[in-house]
Amino acid sequence: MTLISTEALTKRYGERVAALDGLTVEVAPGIIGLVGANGAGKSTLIKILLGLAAPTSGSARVLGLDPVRQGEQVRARVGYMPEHDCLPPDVIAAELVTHLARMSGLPRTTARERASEALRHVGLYEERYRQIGGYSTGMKQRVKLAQALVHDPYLLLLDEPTNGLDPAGREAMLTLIARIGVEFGVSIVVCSHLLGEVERICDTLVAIDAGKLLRADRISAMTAGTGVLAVEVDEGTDELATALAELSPRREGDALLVPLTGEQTYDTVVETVARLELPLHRLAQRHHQVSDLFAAATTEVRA
Ligand SMILES: Nc1ncnc2c1ncn2[C@@H]1O[C@H](COP(=O)(O)OP(=O)(O)OP(=O)(O)O)[C@@H](O)[C@H]1O
Repeated sequence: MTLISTEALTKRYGERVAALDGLTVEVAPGIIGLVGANGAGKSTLIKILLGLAAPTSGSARVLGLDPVRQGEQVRARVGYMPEHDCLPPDVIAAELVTHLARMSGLPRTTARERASEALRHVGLYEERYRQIGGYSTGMKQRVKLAQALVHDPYLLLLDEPTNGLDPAGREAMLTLIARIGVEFGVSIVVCSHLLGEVERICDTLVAIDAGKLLRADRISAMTAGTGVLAVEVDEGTDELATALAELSPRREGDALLVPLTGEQTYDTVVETVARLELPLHRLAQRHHQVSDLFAAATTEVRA
C-alpha cells in the first residue's frame, strides 16, 4: 500500500522561489524521515499533503486521498505537529488538547478522555492541568505531539519535532516518537534538517534538496553493500596493507578498512594476517551511517 505519493509536485512562491520543484516520490507505511537543509521544502510539502497549501502544478495523494479536493478527509485521518511555537500560553494543556479533539469531531466526553490519554502517552499526565505558558520547550513540543495524536490518526506529520531541544531532549523526543509508532501502529513522517538524528528511528528516508528529490529508499537498502571490515594489528600495518592491496584497503588511524565485497573478504583478511604472522588486535565489521552516504550523495548531485 502507498502511504504518500507525489507526481511532479511543484510549489512556487512568486516568480523566483520554487519551494518544491517537480518532486515525484512514493512512500510506503512506516516511520519516514523527511530530511533536507533549512529551506529545502519540507514544510511546504507537509502543508500541501494536509491540503493547507495548493500546489502550483503536479499532484499529491495521502492515504489514497487528494489533499486539494479532499482536504477535510485527509485532515480527519492525519495528525499534524507544526514546526513553530504556536501554543496559547494562558490555556491549560488538557483544555487545549480537548478543544482540538472537539474540532476534529470527537464528542465532548470522548474528547476529554482522549486528551488525557494523549497527554499520558507523551509523558504529561501529571502536568496536564498547568498553563502551557509555564511549560519548558520540551513540554510544549509534547503538547503539540499530543494534539496531533488525539483523534487517533493513521498518519502523523511531525515538522521538526526536536526543534529548540537540547541533546538529551532531542533524544527523548525521538525515542517517544519511535514508541508511539509501535504502540499506535501509526505511520509517521518526521521532518528534520539533521539526518544523523532521525535515521536511527526511521525505516525509510526521503531526502530533498532545493525542492527536488535527492533520494528515497529504505534505510536497509541505502546501507546494503556499504560494509567494511576494520582490521587492526599491533605491528605490520603497512605490510598487511600491501598484502591486501587487491581489496583496496583504506587507512583510518591504526586500522585498515577493507570493503566487504563478499563472504571471502573475511577469510582473505584472516588468512593474510596468519600468513604474515602479524599480531591481530581487532577485527570488526562496520556499516556506514546513512548520513555519511548522504553527504557523498549531496556532493555528487551538486557537482
Ligand atoms: N509563504 C511563503 N512565501 C514565500 N516564500 C516561502 C513561503 N514559505 C516558504 N517559502 C520559501 O520556500 C522555500 C522552502 O521553504 P520550506 O519552509 O518549505 O522549507 P523547509 O525545508 O521546511 O525549511 P525550514 O525547516 O527552514 O522551514 C524557502 O526558500 C522559503 O523561504
